[in-house]
Amino acid sequence: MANHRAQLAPPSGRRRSLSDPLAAALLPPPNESPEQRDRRLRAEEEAKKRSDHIDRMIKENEKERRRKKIVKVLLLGQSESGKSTTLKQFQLLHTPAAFHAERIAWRFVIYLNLVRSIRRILEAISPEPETAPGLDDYDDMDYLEPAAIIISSNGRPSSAVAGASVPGYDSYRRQLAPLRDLEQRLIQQLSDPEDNESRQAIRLPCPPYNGHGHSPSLSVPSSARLTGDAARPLPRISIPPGSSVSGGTHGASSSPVALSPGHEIAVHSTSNWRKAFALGRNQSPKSAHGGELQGWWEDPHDPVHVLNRCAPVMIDLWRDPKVRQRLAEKRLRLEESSGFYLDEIERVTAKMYFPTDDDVLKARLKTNGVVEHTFSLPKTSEYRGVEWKIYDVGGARPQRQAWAPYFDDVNAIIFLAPISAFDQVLAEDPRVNRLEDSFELWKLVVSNPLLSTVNIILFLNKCDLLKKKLENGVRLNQHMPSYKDRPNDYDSVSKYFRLKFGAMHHTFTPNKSRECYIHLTSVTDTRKTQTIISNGKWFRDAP
Ligand SMILES: Nc1nc2c(ncn2[C@@H]2O[C@H](COP(=O)(O)OP(=O)(O)OP(=O)(O)O)[C@@H](O)[C@H]2O)c(=O)[nH]1
Ligand SMILES: [Mg+2]
Repeated sequence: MANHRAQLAPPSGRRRSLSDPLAAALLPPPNESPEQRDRRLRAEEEAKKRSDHIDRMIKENEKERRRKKIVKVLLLGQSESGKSTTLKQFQLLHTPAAFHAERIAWRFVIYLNLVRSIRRILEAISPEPETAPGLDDYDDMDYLEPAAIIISSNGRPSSAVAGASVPGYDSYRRQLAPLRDLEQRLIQQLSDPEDNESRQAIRLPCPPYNGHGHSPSLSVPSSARLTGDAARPLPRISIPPGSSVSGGTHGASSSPVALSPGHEIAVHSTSNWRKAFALGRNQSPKSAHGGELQGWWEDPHDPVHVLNRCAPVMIDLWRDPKVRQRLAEKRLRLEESSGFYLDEIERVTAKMYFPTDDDVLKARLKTNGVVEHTFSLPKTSEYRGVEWKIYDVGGARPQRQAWAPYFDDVNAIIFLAPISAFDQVLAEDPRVNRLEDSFELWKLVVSNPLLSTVNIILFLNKCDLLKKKLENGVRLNQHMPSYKDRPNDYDSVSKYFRLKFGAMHHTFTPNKSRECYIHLTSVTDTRKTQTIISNGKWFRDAP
Protein backbone atom coordinates (compact mmCIF):
# COMPACT_ATOMS: atom_id res chain seq x y z
CA MET A 1 0.00 0.00 0.00
CA ALA A 2 2.73 2.46 1.03
CA ASN A 3 4.76 1.79 -2.12
CA HIS A 4 1.76 2.16 -4.30
CA ARG A 5 0.86 5.54 -2.82
CA ALA A 6 4.44 6.81 -3.10
CA GLN A 7 4.31 6.11 -6.82
CA LEU A 8 1.15 8.16 -7.14
CA ALA A 9 2.81 11.17 -5.53
CA PRO A 10 6.47 11.10 -6.59
CA PRO A 11 8.94 13.78 -5.54
CA SER A 12 9.01 16.25 -8.42
CA GLY A 13 12.02 16.46 -10.68
CA ARG A 14 12.80 12.73 -10.50
CA ARG A 15 13.55 11.15 -13.88
CA ARG A 16 11.00 8.59 -14.99
CA SER A 17 10.96 6.07 -17.71
CA LEU A 18 8.58 7.21 -20.44
CA SER A 19 7.87 3.60 -21.27
CA ASP A 20 5.91 3.47 -17.96
CA PRO A 21 2.41 4.77 -18.86
CA LEU A 22 1.62 5.62 -15.21
CA ALA A 23 4.83 7.63 -14.85
CA ALA A 24 4.09 9.39 -18.12
CA ALA A 25 0.61 10.33 -16.92
CA LEU A 26 2.05 11.79 -13.69
CA LEU A 27 4.60 14.01 -15.41
CA PRO A 28 3.96 17.75 -15.04
CA PRO A 29 2.41 19.40 -18.07
CA PRO A 30 5.16 20.51 -20.51
CA ASN A 31 4.39 24.27 -20.38
CA GLU A 32 3.55 24.53 -16.67
CA SER A 33 3.62 28.11 -15.27
CA PRO A 34 5.45 28.77 -11.94
CA GLU A 35 2.04 29.27 -10.16
CA GLN A 36 0.71 26.01 -11.59
CA ARG A 37 3.89 24.26 -10.46
CA ASP A 38 3.53 25.63 -6.89
CA ARG A 39 -0.12 24.50 -6.77
CA ARG A 40 0.82 21.07 -8.07
CA LEU A 41 3.65 20.66 -5.57
CA ARG A 42 1.39 21.73 -2.67
CA ALA A 43 -1.26 19.25 -3.80
CA GLU A 44 1.33 16.49 -4.07
CA GLU A 45 2.61 17.29 -0.58
CA GLU A 46 -0.94 17.16 0.83
CA ALA A 47 -1.55 13.85 -0.93
CA LYS A 48 1.67 12.43 0.52
CA LYS A 49 0.71 13.58 4.03
CA ARG A 50 -2.68 11.87 3.67
CA SER A 51 -1.02 8.75 2.32
CA ASP A 52 1.48 8.65 5.22
CA HIS A 53 -1.37 9.10 7.71
CA ILE A 54 -3.28 6.18 6.20
CA ASP A 55 -0.14 4.04 6.28
CA ARG A 56 0.38 4.86 9.96
CA MET A 57 -3.23 3.95 10.73
CA ILE A 58 -2.94 0.66 8.90
CA LYS A 59 0.19 -0.19 10.89
CA GLU A 60 -1.54 0.75 14.18
CA ASN A 61 -4.56 -1.39 13.33
CA GLU A 62 -2.34 -4.31 12.50
CA LYS A 63 -0.52 -3.90 15.85
CA GLU A 64 -3.88 -3.70 17.66
CA ARG A 65 -5.16 -6.79 15.87
CA ARG A 66 -2.08 -8.74 16.90
CA ARG A 67 -2.36 -7.47 20.47
CA LYS A 68 -6.04 -8.45 20.70
CA LYS A 69 -5.98 -12.16 21.26
CA ILE A 70 -8.93 -14.41 20.64
CA VAL A 71 -8.99 -17.37 22.97
CA LYS A 72 -11.33 -20.20 22.10
CA VAL A 73 -12.50 -22.55 24.81
CA LEU A 74 -14.49 -25.71 24.14
CA LEU A 75 -16.64 -27.23 26.91
CA LEU A 76 -16.80 -31.00 26.57
CA GLY A 77 -18.29 -33.86 28.59
CA GLN A 78 -21.27 -36.19 28.62
CA SER A 79 -24.84 -34.91 28.87
CA GLU A 80 -25.65 -33.42 32.30
CA SER A 81 -21.97 -33.10 33.17
CA GLY A 82 -22.39 -29.34 33.82
CA LYS A 83 -21.10 -27.71 30.60
CA SER A 84 -23.95 -25.21 30.19
CA THR A 85 -23.80 -24.45 33.90
CA THR A 86 -20.09 -23.65 33.53
CA LEU A 87 -20.89 -21.38 30.60
CA LYS A 88 -23.47 -19.61 32.77
CA GLN A 89 -20.75 -19.07 35.41
CA PHE A 90 -18.51 -17.46 32.77
CA GLN A 91 -21.42 -15.22 31.78
CA LEU A 92 -22.22 -14.32 35.36
CA LEU A 93 -18.57 -13.47 36.04
CA HIS A 94 -17.77 -11.51 32.90
CA THR A 95 -21.09 -10.15 31.66
CA PRO A 96 -23.20 -9.94 34.85
CA ALA A 97 -25.51 -7.23 33.51
CA ALA A 98 -26.49 -9.38 30.52
CA PHE A 99 -26.88 -12.43 32.76
CA HIS A 100 -29.17 -10.55 35.11
CA ALA A 101 -31.17 -9.12 32.24
CA GLU A 102 -31.84 -12.66 31.01
CA ARG A 103 -32.90 -14.14 34.34
CA ILE A 104 -36.60 -13.63 33.73
CA ALA A 105 -36.31 -15.60 30.48
CA TRP A 106 -35.54 -18.71 32.54
CA ARG A 107 -38.85 -18.59 34.40
CA PHE A 108 -40.63 -21.04 32.09
CA VAL A 109 -37.68 -23.43 32.06
CA ILE A 110 -37.71 -23.48 35.84
CA TYR A 111 -41.48 -24.10 35.88
CA LEU A 112 -40.98 -26.93 33.41
CA ASN A 113 -38.21 -28.45 35.54
CA LEU A 114 -40.52 -28.35 38.58
CA VAL A 115 -43.54 -29.76 36.76
CA ARG A 116 -41.47 -32.62 35.37
CA SER A 117 -40.07 -33.45 38.79
CA ILE A 118 -43.64 -33.68 40.09
CA ARG A 119 -44.60 -35.90 37.18
CA ARG A 120 -41.66 -38.20 37.90
CA ILE A 121 -42.80 -38.51 41.51
CA LEU A 122 -46.35 -39.34 40.41
CA GLU A 123 -44.99 -41.96 38.01
CA ALA A 124 -42.86 -43.44 40.77
CA ILE A 125 -45.77 -43.82 43.18
CA SER A 126 -48.22 -44.99 40.53
CA PRO A 127 -49.32 -48.64 40.62
CA GLU A 128 -49.58 -48.76 36.82
CA PRO A 129 -47.21 -51.17 35.11
CA GLU A 130 -46.15 -48.75 32.31
CA THR A 131 -44.36 -46.62 34.86
CA ALA A 132 -42.06 -49.48 35.71
CA PRO A 133 -40.30 -50.27 32.44
CA GLY A 134 -38.09 -53.27 31.93
CA LEU A 135 -34.55 -53.04 30.64
CA ASP A 136 -35.58 -53.87 27.08
CA ASP A 137 -37.85 -50.86 27.04
CA TYR A 138 -34.93 -48.49 27.33
CA ASP A 139 -33.81 -48.60 23.69
CA ASP A 140 -35.97 -45.69 22.74
CA MET A 141 -36.11 -43.79 25.99
CA ASP A 142 -33.84 -40.83 25.52
CA TYR A 143 -36.72 -38.70 26.73
CA LEU A 144 -36.31 -39.88 30.33
CA GLU A 145 -34.91 -37.47 32.85
CA PRO A 146 -31.35 -38.77 32.67
CA ALA A 147 -30.10 -38.59 36.24
CA ALA A 148 -33.19 -40.41 37.44
CA ILE A 149 -31.79 -43.73 36.28
CA ILE A 150 -29.71 -45.20 39.06
CA ILE A 151 -28.24 -48.66 38.91
CA SER A 152 -29.31 -50.82 41.79
CA SER A 153 -27.04 -53.45 43.25
CA ASN A 154 -28.62 -56.10 41.02
CA GLY A 155 -27.40 -54.16 38.00
CA ARG A 156 -30.86 -53.14 36.78
CA PRO A 157 -32.01 -49.57 36.48
CA SER A 158 -33.68 -48.93 39.80
CA SER A 159 -36.78 -47.28 38.34
CA ALA A 160 -37.62 -50.72 36.95
CA VAL A 161 -38.57 -51.84 40.46
CA ALA A 162 -42.37 -52.17 40.52
CA GLY A 163 -44.48 -51.51 43.56
CA ALA A 164 -48.00 -51.05 44.91
CA SER A 165 -49.69 -47.70 44.84
CA VAL A 166 -48.75 -45.27 47.61
CA PRO A 167 -51.72 -44.26 49.82
CA GLY A 168 -53.17 -41.01 48.57
CA TYR A 169 -51.91 -41.56 45.03
CA ASP A 170 -55.33 -41.11 43.41
CA SER A 171 -55.96 -37.90 45.29
CA TYR A 172 -52.52 -36.48 44.42
CA ARG A 173 -52.98 -37.44 40.80
CA ARG A 174 -56.41 -35.85 40.59
CA GLN A 175 -55.40 -32.64 42.30
CA LEU A 176 -52.26 -32.29 40.23
CA ALA A 177 -53.95 -33.13 36.92
CA PRO A 178 -53.77 -29.47 35.73
CA LEU A 179 -49.97 -29.81 35.69
CA ARG A 180 -50.20 -32.24 32.78
CA ASP A 181 -51.70 -29.63 30.50
CA LEU A 182 -49.38 -27.04 31.89
CA GLU A 183 -46.36 -29.16 30.98
CA GLN A 184 -47.55 -29.35 27.40
CA ARG A 185 -48.20 -25.63 27.29
CA LEU A 186 -44.77 -24.82 28.70
CA ILE A 187 -43.02 -27.02 26.17
CA GLN A 188 -45.08 -25.53 23.40
CA GLN A 189 -44.27 -22.01 24.53
CA LEU A 190 -40.59 -22.74 24.93
CA SER A 191 -40.40 -24.29 21.51
CA ASP A 192 -42.41 -21.55 19.85
CA PRO A 193 -41.66 -18.24 21.50
CA GLU A 194 -43.09 -15.15 19.87
CA ASP A 195 -40.21 -13.94 17.83
CA ASN A 196 -39.67 -14.41 14.19
CA GLU A 197 -36.69 -16.67 14.18
CA SER A 198 -37.96 -18.88 16.92
CA ARG A 199 -41.17 -19.29 15.02
CA GLN A 200 -39.06 -21.53 12.85
CA ALA A 201 -38.95 -24.00 15.73
CA ILE A 202 -38.61 -27.37 14.15
CA ARG A 203 -38.74 -30.96 15.19
CA LEU A 204 -35.42 -32.57 14.70
CA PRO A 205 -34.99 -36.28 14.39
CA CYS A 206 -32.10 -37.44 16.55
CA PRO A 207 -29.01 -38.05 14.40
CA PRO A 208 -28.45 -41.78 14.01
CA TYR A 209 -26.33 -43.40 16.66
CA ASN A 210 -25.63 -47.02 16.02
CA GLY A 211 -23.43 -48.09 18.88
CA HIS A 212 -24.51 -49.72 22.08
CA GLY A 213 -21.96 -49.67 24.82
CA HIS A 214 -19.25 -47.92 22.77
CA SER A 215 -18.58 -44.23 22.43
CA PRO A 216 -18.50 -42.93 18.90
CA SER A 217 -15.04 -41.89 17.75
CA LEU A 218 -14.12 -38.22 17.86
CA SER A 219 -12.42 -38.02 14.49
CA VAL A 220 -12.98 -34.95 12.34
CA PRO A 221 -15.05 -35.62 9.26
CA SER A 222 -12.92 -34.54 6.29
CA SER A 223 -15.52 -32.07 5.03
CA ALA A 224 -15.68 -30.37 8.41
CA ARG A 225 -11.94 -30.24 8.92
CA LEU A 226 -11.38 -28.28 5.74
CA THR A 227 -13.94 -25.60 6.05
CA GLY A 228 -13.86 -24.42 9.68
CA ASP A 229 -16.89 -22.34 10.67
CA ALA A 230 -18.82 -23.11 7.52
CA ALA A 231 -18.87 -26.79 8.39
CA ARG A 232 -20.18 -26.21 11.89
CA PRO A 233 -23.77 -27.04 12.58
CA LEU A 234 -26.16 -24.25 13.46
CA PRO A 235 -26.43 -23.68 17.20
CA ARG A 236 -29.69 -24.94 18.64
CA ILE A 237 -31.13 -25.39 22.08
CA SER A 238 -33.39 -28.31 22.60
CA ILE A 239 -35.92 -29.05 25.21
CA PRO A 240 -35.90 -32.72 26.07
CA PRO A 241 -39.27 -34.07 25.03
CA GLY A 242 -41.60 -35.19 27.77
CA SER A 243 -42.05 -38.83 28.61
CA SER A 244 -45.48 -40.30 29.10
CA VAL A 245 -47.14 -36.97 28.49
CA SER A 246 -45.18 -36.25 25.36
CA GLY A 247 -45.72 -39.76 24.18
CA GLY A 248 -49.33 -38.78 23.67
CA THR A 249 -50.89 -40.84 26.42
CA HIS A 250 -53.05 -37.92 27.43
CA GLY A 251 -54.82 -37.40 24.19
CA ALA A 252 -54.14 -35.65 20.94
CA SER A 253 -52.68 -32.18 21.03
CA SER A 254 -51.34 -29.73 18.54
CA SER A 255 -48.41 -29.14 20.87
CA PRO A 256 -44.95 -30.11 19.70
CA VAL A 257 -44.73 -32.35 22.73
CA ALA A 258 -47.00 -34.85 21.02
CA LEU A 259 -43.93 -36.44 19.47
CA SER A 260 -42.83 -39.98 19.37
CA PRO A 261 -39.91 -40.75 21.66
CA GLY A 262 -36.54 -40.18 20.01
CA HIS A 263 -37.53 -36.87 18.48
CA GLU A 264 -36.40 -33.60 19.89
CA ILE A 265 -37.92 -30.16 19.88
CA ALA A 266 -35.41 -27.55 18.85
CA VAL A 267 -35.40 -23.80 18.70
CA HIS A 268 -32.78 -21.61 17.17
CA SER A 269 -29.93 -20.24 19.28
CA THR A 270 -30.10 -19.38 22.94
CA SER A 271 -30.15 -15.66 22.36
CA ASN A 272 -33.40 -15.79 20.38
CA TRP A 273 -34.99 -18.04 22.91
CA ARG A 274 -33.91 -15.83 25.79
CA LYS A 275 -34.86 -12.67 23.99
CA ALA A 276 -38.35 -13.95 23.34
CA PHE A 277 -38.96 -14.74 26.98
CA ALA A 278 -37.19 -11.69 28.33
CA LEU A 279 -39.79 -9.61 26.54
CA GLY A 280 -42.51 -11.62 28.16
CA ARG A 281 -45.09 -13.56 26.29
CA ASN A 282 -47.93 -12.35 28.40
CA GLN A 283 -47.40 -8.73 29.24
CA SER A 284 -49.91 -6.89 31.30
CA PRO A 285 -51.27 -3.57 30.03
CA LYS A 286 -49.32 -1.89 32.80
CA SER A 287 -45.97 -3.20 31.64
CA ALA A 288 -46.75 -2.60 27.99
CA HIS A 289 -47.24 1.11 28.61
CA GLY A 290 -45.05 1.94 31.53
CA GLY A 291 -41.95 -0.05 30.61
CA GLU A 292 -42.09 -1.52 34.12
CA LEU A 293 -41.24 -5.07 35.02
CA GLN A 294 -43.71 -7.29 33.19
CA GLY A 295 -46.70 -7.92 35.38
CA TRP A 296 -47.25 -11.49 34.19
CA TRP A 297 -49.08 -12.26 37.42
CA GLU A 298 -51.89 -10.03 36.20
CA ASP A 299 -52.41 -12.21 33.15
CA PRO A 300 -54.91 -14.95 34.09
CA HIS A 301 -53.39 -17.28 31.44
CA ASP A 302 -49.87 -17.11 32.79
CA PRO A 303 -48.61 -20.56 33.96
CA VAL A 304 -47.88 -19.15 37.39
CA HIS A 305 -51.57 -19.32 38.33
CA VAL A 306 -51.88 -23.07 37.79
CA LEU A 307 -48.63 -23.60 39.66
CA ASN A 308 -49.70 -21.33 42.45
CA ARG A 309 -53.00 -23.20 42.88
CA CYS A 310 -51.27 -26.59 42.84
CA ALA A 311 -48.43 -25.51 45.16
CA PRO A 312 -49.93 -26.78 48.47
CA VAL A 313 -50.55 -30.24 46.99
CA MET A 314 -47.08 -30.32 45.41
CA ILE A 315 -45.58 -29.46 48.81
CA ASP A 316 -47.63 -32.18 50.51
CA LEU A 317 -46.57 -34.71 47.89
CA TRP A 318 -42.88 -33.88 48.22
CA ARG A 319 -43.04 -33.95 52.03
CA ASP A 320 -45.12 -37.13 52.28
CA PRO A 321 -42.95 -39.74 54.09
CA LYS A 322 -44.63 -42.58 52.15
CA VAL A 323 -43.75 -40.88 48.90
CA ARG A 324 -40.17 -40.35 50.04
CA GLN A 325 -40.00 -43.99 51.01
CA ARG A 326 -41.17 -45.07 47.56
CA LEU A 327 -38.63 -42.78 45.89
CA ALA A 328 -35.92 -44.28 48.07
CA GLU A 329 -37.08 -47.82 47.21
CA LYS A 330 -36.88 -46.95 43.55
CA ARG A 331 -33.64 -45.09 44.20
CA LEU A 332 -34.92 -42.09 42.32
CA ARG A 333 -32.77 -39.19 43.35
CA LEU A 334 -34.53 -36.22 41.90
CA GLU A 335 -32.06 -33.85 43.50
CA GLU A 336 -29.50 -35.17 41.02
CA SER A 337 -31.50 -33.96 38.05
CA SER A 338 -33.86 -31.04 38.02
CA GLY A 339 -35.27 -31.75 41.47
CA PHE A 340 -33.65 -28.72 43.08
CA TYR A 341 -36.89 -26.71 42.85
CA LEU A 342 -38.84 -29.27 44.87
CA ASP A 343 -37.35 -27.78 48.02
CA GLU A 344 -38.35 -24.33 46.82
CA ILE A 345 -41.96 -24.88 45.69
CA GLU A 346 -43.46 -22.05 47.71
CA ARG A 347 -40.95 -19.50 46.43
CA VAL A 348 -40.88 -20.68 42.81
CA THR A 349 -44.66 -20.80 42.46
CA ALA A 350 -45.23 -17.38 44.05
CA LYS A 351 -47.10 -15.06 41.72
CA MET A 352 -44.29 -12.51 41.58
CA TYR A 353 -41.50 -15.09 41.45
CA PHE A 354 -38.38 -13.73 39.80
CA PRO A 355 -35.56 -16.26 39.25
CA THR A 356 -32.39 -15.70 41.29
CA ASP A 357 -28.88 -16.26 39.91
CA ASP A 358 -28.84 -19.60 41.68
CA ASP A 359 -32.16 -20.65 40.15
CA VAL A 360 -30.85 -19.88 36.68
CA LEU A 361 -27.63 -21.79 37.32
CA LYS A 362 -29.63 -24.83 38.36
CA ALA A 363 -32.21 -24.67 35.58
CA ARG A 364 -31.85 -27.63 33.28
CA LEU A 365 -32.19 -27.17 29.54
CA LYS A 366 -30.51 -29.75 27.39
CA THR A 367 -28.14 -28.37 24.75
CA ASN A 368 -28.54 -29.56 21.21
CA GLY A 369 -25.73 -28.73 18.79
CA VAL A 370 -23.15 -26.08 19.69
CA VAL A 371 -23.78 -22.72 21.30
CA GLU A 372 -21.14 -19.99 21.04
CA HIS A 373 -20.72 -17.25 23.60
CA THR A 374 -18.29 -14.36 23.09
CA PHE A 375 -17.13 -11.85 25.64
CA SER A 376 -14.24 -9.46 26.22
CA LEU A 377 -12.73 -9.06 29.63
CA PRO A 378 -13.20 -5.69 31.33
CA LYS A 379 -10.66 -2.91 30.73
CA THR A 380 -9.46 -3.21 34.31
CA SER A 381 -8.60 -6.86 33.92
CA GLU A 382 -5.03 -7.93 33.33
CA TYR A 383 -6.44 -9.86 30.35
CA ARG A 384 -7.99 -6.80 28.74
CA GLY A 385 -8.07 -6.91 25.01
CA VAL A 386 -8.52 -10.68 25.02
CA GLU A 387 -11.71 -11.82 23.36
CA TRP A 388 -13.01 -15.14 24.67
CA LYS A 389 -15.17 -17.44 22.66
CA ILE A 390 -16.70 -20.28 24.62
CA TYR A 391 -18.36 -23.15 22.81
CA ASP A 392 -20.93 -25.18 24.73
CA VAL A 393 -21.80 -28.45 23.06
CA GLY A 394 -24.55 -31.00 23.52
CA GLY A 395 -23.05 -33.94 25.42
CA ALA A 396 -25.57 -36.73 24.70
CA ARG A 397 -24.18 -39.40 22.40
CA PRO A 398 -26.06 -38.41 19.25
CA GLN A 399 -24.72 -34.87 19.77
CA ARG A 400 -21.05 -35.75 19.95
CA GLN A 401 -20.49 -35.82 16.22
CA ALA A 402 -20.83 -32.03 16.31
CA TRP A 403 -17.71 -31.66 18.50
CA ALA A 404 -14.94 -32.59 16.13
CA PRO A 405 -15.16 -29.66 13.70
CA TYR A 406 -14.10 -27.43 16.60
CA PHE A 407 -10.96 -29.38 17.43
CA ASP A 408 -8.53 -27.84 14.99
CA ASP A 409 -9.21 -24.27 16.05
CA VAL A 410 -9.38 -24.23 19.84
CA ASN A 411 -6.98 -22.99 22.53
CA ALA A 412 -8.33 -24.74 25.60
CA ILE A 413 -10.73 -27.50 26.51
CA ILE A 414 -12.63 -27.66 29.77
CA PHE A 415 -13.67 -31.27 30.13
CA LEU A 416 -16.35 -32.01 32.70
CA ALA A 417 -16.61 -35.43 34.29
CA PRO A 418 -19.45 -35.71 36.83
CA ILE A 419 -17.80 -38.05 39.33
CA SER A 420 -20.93 -38.37 41.43
CA ALA A 421 -22.46 -40.39 38.60
CA PHE A 422 -20.57 -43.61 39.34
CA ASP A 423 -23.85 -45.41 40.11
CA GLN A 424 -25.81 -43.98 37.19
CA VAL A 425 -26.27 -44.93 33.56
CA LEU A 426 -26.58 -42.88 30.40
CA ALA A 427 -30.10 -41.80 29.53
CA GLU A 428 -29.40 -42.49 25.87
CA ASP A 429 -28.07 -45.97 26.59
CA PRO A 430 -28.89 -47.40 30.02
CA ARG A 431 -26.43 -50.23 29.44
CA VAL A 432 -23.54 -47.80 29.86
CA ASN A 433 -22.35 -46.61 33.25
CA ARG A 434 -21.91 -42.82 33.29
CA LEU A 435 -18.46 -42.93 34.86
CA GLU A 436 -17.27 -45.50 32.29
CA ASP A 437 -18.56 -43.21 29.57
CA SER A 438 -16.63 -40.28 31.06
CA PHE A 439 -13.42 -42.34 31.15
CA GLU A 440 -13.94 -43.35 27.54
CA LEU A 441 -14.59 -39.80 26.42
CA TRP A 442 -11.65 -38.45 28.40
CA LYS A 443 -9.36 -40.97 26.76
CA LEU A 444 -10.61 -39.99 23.29
CA VAL A 445 -10.09 -36.31 23.99
CA VAL A 446 -6.64 -36.47 25.59
CA SER A 447 -5.28 -38.89 22.99
CA ASN A 448 -6.55 -36.91 20.01
CA PRO A 449 -3.55 -35.71 17.96
CA LEU A 450 -5.47 -32.65 16.74
CA LEU A 451 -5.71 -31.50 20.35
CA SER A 452 -2.11 -32.24 21.33
CA THR A 453 -1.17 -28.57 21.84
CA VAL A 454 -4.47 -27.54 23.39
CA ASN A 455 -4.58 -26.68 27.11
CA ILE A 456 -6.66 -29.27 28.92
CA ILE A 457 -8.56 -28.43 32.06
CA LEU A 458 -10.48 -31.16 33.80
CA PHE A 459 -13.39 -30.37 36.10
CA LEU A 460 -14.18 -33.41 38.23
CA ASN A 461 -17.67 -32.08 38.74
CA LYS A 462 -20.68 -32.58 40.98
CA CYS A 463 -18.45 -33.02 44.04
CA ASP A 464 -21.30 -31.78 46.24
CA LEU A 465 -23.47 -34.67 45.07
CA LEU A 466 -20.56 -37.10 45.38
CA LYS A 467 -20.05 -36.08 48.99
CA LYS A 468 -23.74 -36.53 49.83
CA LYS A 469 -23.90 -39.85 48.06
CA LEU A 470 -20.89 -41.27 49.92
CA GLU A 471 -22.21 -39.92 53.22
CA ASN A 472 -25.48 -41.74 52.49
CA GLY A 473 -23.54 -44.98 52.31
CA VAL A 474 -23.43 -45.60 48.55
CA ARG A 475 -20.23 -47.56 47.99
CA LEU A 476 -18.00 -46.80 45.04
CA ASN A 477 -16.50 -50.29 44.91
CA GLN A 478 -19.93 -51.81 44.25
CA HIS A 479 -19.99 -49.99 40.94
CA MET A 480 -16.25 -49.74 40.29
CA PRO A 481 -14.58 -52.93 41.55
CA SER A 482 -11.10 -51.55 40.83
CA TYR A 483 -11.58 -49.21 43.79
CA LYS A 484 -11.26 -52.34 45.94
CA ASP A 485 -11.45 -51.80 49.70
CA ARG A 486 -10.12 -48.27 49.84
CA PRO A 487 -11.99 -45.94 52.26
CA ASN A 488 -15.38 -44.80 50.98
CA ASP A 489 -15.05 -41.19 52.17
CA TYR A 490 -15.05 -38.08 50.02
CA ASP A 491 -11.35 -37.24 50.41
CA SER A 492 -10.17 -40.72 49.45
CA VAL A 493 -12.62 -41.10 46.56
CA SER A 494 -11.99 -37.65 45.07
CA LYS A 495 -8.22 -38.15 45.37
CA TYR A 496 -8.56 -41.51 43.64
CA PHE A 497 -10.49 -39.96 40.72
CA ARG A 498 -7.97 -37.15 40.44
CA LEU A 499 -5.12 -39.66 40.20
CA LYS A 500 -7.01 -41.93 37.81
CA PHE A 501 -7.95 -39.20 35.34
CA GLY A 502 -4.47 -37.65 35.67
CA ALA A 503 -2.81 -41.00 34.96
CA MET A 504 -5.02 -41.52 31.90
CA HIS A 505 -3.95 -38.15 30.56
CA HIS A 506 -0.31 -39.02 31.15
CA THR A 507 -0.68 -42.39 29.42
CA PHE A 508 -2.67 -41.34 26.38
CA THR A 509 -1.59 -37.80 25.55
CA PRO A 510 0.54 -37.54 22.41
CA ASN A 511 2.21 -34.49 24.03
CA LYS A 512 4.00 -35.65 27.18
CA SER A 513 5.03 -32.11 28.14
CA ARG A 514 1.42 -30.89 28.28
CA GLU A 515 0.22 -30.05 31.75
CA CYS A 516 -3.32 -31.09 32.64
CA TYR A 517 -5.06 -28.86 35.18
CA ILE A 518 -7.45 -30.81 37.38
CA HIS A 519 -10.04 -29.20 39.65
CA LEU A 520 -12.60 -30.74 42.00
CA THR A 521 -15.70 -28.69 41.25
CA SER A 522 -19.37 -28.15 41.94
CA VAL A 523 -20.09 -25.74 39.14
CA THR A 524 -23.42 -24.71 40.64
CA ASP A 525 -21.36 -23.14 43.45
CA THR A 526 -20.73 -19.63 42.14
CA ARG A 527 -18.03 -18.49 44.56
CA LYS A 528 -15.79 -21.53 44.16
CA THR A 529 -16.29 -21.87 40.41
CA GLN A 530 -15.58 -18.24 39.74
CA THR A 531 -12.40 -18.45 41.82
CA ILE A 532 -11.26 -21.35 39.64
CA ILE A 533 -12.22 -19.54 36.44
CA SER A 534 -10.43 -16.33 37.32
CA ASN A 535 -7.36 -17.72 39.10
CA GLY A 536 -6.72 -20.75 36.95
CA LYS A 537 -3.15 -20.93 35.70
CA TRP A 538 -4.55 -22.44 32.50
CA PHE A 539 -6.50 -19.23 32.02
CA ARG A 540 -3.31 -17.16 32.13
CA ASP A 541 -1.42 -19.59 29.93
CA ALA A 542 -4.01 -19.80 27.17
CA PRO A 543 -1.90 -19.68 24.00
N1 LIG B 1 -25.67 -30.35 42.45
C1 LIG B 1 -25.03 -30.06 41.32
N2 LIG B 1 -25.72 -29.93 40.18
C2 LIG B 1 -25.03 -29.63 39.06
C3 LIG B 1 -23.63 -29.45 39.05
N3 LIG B 1 -23.25 -29.17 37.78
C4 LIG B 1 -24.37 -29.15 37.05
N4 LIG B 1 -25.44 -29.44 37.82
C5 LIG B 1 -26.85 -29.53 37.39
O1 LIG B 1 -26.93 -30.60 36.47
C6 LIG B 1 -27.87 -30.31 35.45
C7 LIG B 1 -27.21 -30.48 34.10
O2 LIG B 1 -26.23 -29.50 33.90
P1 LIG B 1 -25.98 -28.86 32.47
O3 LIG B 1 -24.97 -27.79 32.66
O4 LIG B 1 -27.26 -28.52 31.83
O5 LIG B 1 -25.34 -30.12 31.72
P2 LIG B 1 -24.72 -30.17 30.26
O6 LIG B 1 -23.38 -30.80 30.39
O7 LIG B 1 -24.77 -28.83 29.62
O8 LIG B 1 -25.72 -31.19 29.55
P3 LIG B 1 -26.10 -31.27 27.97
O9 LIG B 1 -26.55 -29.94 27.55
O10 LIG B 1 -27.19 -32.31 27.92
O11 LIG B 1 -24.86 -31.74 27.28
C8 LIG B 1 -28.35 -28.88 35.69
O12 LIG B 1 -29.61 -28.92 36.32
C9 LIG B 1 -27.30 -28.30 36.63
O13 LIG B 1 -27.83 -27.34 37.49
C10 LIG B 1 -22.92 -29.61 40.28
O14 LIG B 1 -21.69 -29.51 40.37
N5 LIG B 1 -23.67 -29.93 41.38
MG1 LIG C 1 -25.80 -28.11 28.01
